[in-house]
Amino acid sequence: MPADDSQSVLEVRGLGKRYPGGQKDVLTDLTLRVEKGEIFGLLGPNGAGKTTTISILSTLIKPSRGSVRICGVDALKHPFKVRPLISLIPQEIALFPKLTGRENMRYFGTLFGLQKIELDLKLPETLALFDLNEFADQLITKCSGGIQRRFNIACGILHDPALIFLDEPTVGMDVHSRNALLDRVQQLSLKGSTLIYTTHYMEEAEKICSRVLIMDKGICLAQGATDELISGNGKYRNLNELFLKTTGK
Ligand SMILES: Nc1ncnc2c1ncn2[C@@H]1O[C@H](COP(=O)(O)OP(=O)(O)OP(=O)(O)O)[C@@H](O)[C@H]1O
Repeated sequence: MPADDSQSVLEVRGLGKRYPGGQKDVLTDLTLRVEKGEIFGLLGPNGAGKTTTISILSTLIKPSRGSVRICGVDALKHPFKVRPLISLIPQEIALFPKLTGRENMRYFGTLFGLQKIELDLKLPETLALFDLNEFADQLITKCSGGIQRRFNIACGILHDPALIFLDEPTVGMDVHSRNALLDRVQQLSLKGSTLIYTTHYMEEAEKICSRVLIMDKGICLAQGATDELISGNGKYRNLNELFLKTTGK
């Protein structure tokens, strides 16, 4: 189901979370909205609550308070309606080692419910978008780490999800592979995909995120258009400086 252009792709209000048995909230009153085609950066130091937030937004765990709507659908009441609309792409490579890149893509596409005729269309398109044609028929374990990361994302977007969660997709990658992957992510958004992007690398977020939310200890410390947050009060030279001053880390 494509996103309705008149509504936000993601609308979160007053999100709070305390894990069972926990002494305190790990998320407090998180409110945000993401529009179609945005790359929205979710930034914070270790333990800030990014993974908890993504796990709630992707319906893996329930919040203690608040609401989440994805393409207008209440994600807490109707997680099974929301799941076909989203894709959660984990940091770890989640591919089958005994299959080639193309076979992995076919397998995941089928899991997402694509028919053969749709797969025959989407597969070459996605291989081209991620510049993966020359690697498509190699065993995935024979591909470099950077290429595996690209296949990892390619497998998760074959069903045209309205909202894509990318959890630190460039960890451990060299500069060349990282830039290649960032270019592909930007192209995805130019084609109309909406992305929530978590990273520890501020220069990455500054390069590709139209808006960011900086959080720590489960609390939103700053949120807004990336360039406005940096230059707004003339204090910061870049996102890294803003992040360090805001979080103190
Ligand atoms: N299953 C859990 N049970 C109890 N507490 C948890 C659980 N998962 C996370 N936490 C706690 O919630 C807080 C936020 O953790 P979370 O993993 O969401 O942060 P993060 O920003 O993703 O950190 P990192 O960048 O290190 O992955 C931390 O204090 C963590 O210890």
